[in-house]
Amino acid sequence: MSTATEDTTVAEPAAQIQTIHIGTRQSLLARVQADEVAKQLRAAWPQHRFEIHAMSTTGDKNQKTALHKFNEKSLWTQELEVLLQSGDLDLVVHCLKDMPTQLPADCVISAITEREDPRDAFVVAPRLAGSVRSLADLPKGSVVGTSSLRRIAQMKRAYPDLKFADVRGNLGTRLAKLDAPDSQYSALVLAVAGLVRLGMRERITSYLSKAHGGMLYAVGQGALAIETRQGDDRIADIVAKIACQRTTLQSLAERSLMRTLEGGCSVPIGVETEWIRKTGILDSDVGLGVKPASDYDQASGVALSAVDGAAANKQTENSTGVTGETDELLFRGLVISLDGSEVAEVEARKRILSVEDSVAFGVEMAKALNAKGADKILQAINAQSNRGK
Ligand SMILES: NCc1[nH]cc(CCC(=O)O)c1CC(=O)O
Repeated sequence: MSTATEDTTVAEPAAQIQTIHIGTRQSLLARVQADEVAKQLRAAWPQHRFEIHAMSTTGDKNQKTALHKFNEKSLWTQELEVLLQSGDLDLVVHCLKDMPTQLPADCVISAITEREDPRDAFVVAPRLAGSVRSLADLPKGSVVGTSSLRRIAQMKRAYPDLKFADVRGNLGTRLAKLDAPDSQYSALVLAVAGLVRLGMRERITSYLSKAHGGMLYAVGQGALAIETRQGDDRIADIVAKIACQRTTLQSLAERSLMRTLEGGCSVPIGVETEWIRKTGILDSDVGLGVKPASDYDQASGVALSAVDGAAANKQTENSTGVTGETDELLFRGLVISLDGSEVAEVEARKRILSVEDSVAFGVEMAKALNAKGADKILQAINAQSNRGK
């Protein structure tokens, strides 16, 4: 090391080196996700220290009860939010999919990072790997493992001869249950994002979508959200650097639809959103993901707080048009009855240049769904689950 470098280090006042405390759940997937975010933050802010603190939450501790039986929408997030509010943590990394649409009063989503593939994956048991490539290939009566009402309802509609069974536990546990020689499951349906982040892409037999298997994904699936304290501008500025504007606009439109329908993660709402460039080519057709995080500007972060926090922020001016001026968002939405017999489906394309555009698009799509009977489907589901209490 040269003397000059050493001099620079010594000259830097200690007060400028900040330690930022990142909270996450304790599961392997959660820790990998927090590592990913910490890595991006360290690259963007080499002068700061980022420390990860992993803890288990109510959702982690209850592996036996099917997820939809919990009333708490904040199952995965609450304990971490308490530590955020007390100042023990500066930011918390979550799967956006697990975040309720209404956050505690003093917590906000300050950034959403670049989305992983949002689709669901079809993963077949090893004993069927040679013969079964898709849901349609499964013999009558085969059991598909998933605890998601959204996935079950869509599969019941498209594949009425299949059976479904709960499968809980972390990703490794679920795959071990599928792989057991005497397994009751022929296949599982899991989020692609989780498998990819854990280095298990090779377990994916095929990718599900509207076009393949008639499966729309969950709101926010595949995206990571960074939650911070409302009004903590220092941390908001730090995380704004790793936000991805295209993912943000896309997933806020999805969350706006869900918020308008008042459906939590336990109701069967499916979405599919894709950017269409001015040439008419879908991003996915050319393998182009999303805009680089550095293109995201602070105004969007501020507007984000207004959207996801309880108190509206004073600065809600539009973010700059980081998506191309003529880029359109293709948005598909679906609400389905638990048995798959009734469905409301909509599809639209719209120019989206700001958070306000995204939120308005989500509201519009929700209204279109209600016009097609989504409200009646959701009312019936709510009446049913209230009777069960
Ligand atoms: N409900 C659990 C959950 N929350 C987020 C993911 C996957 C990762 C993501 O969507 O970012 C999963 C697992 C799954 O659905 O298979």
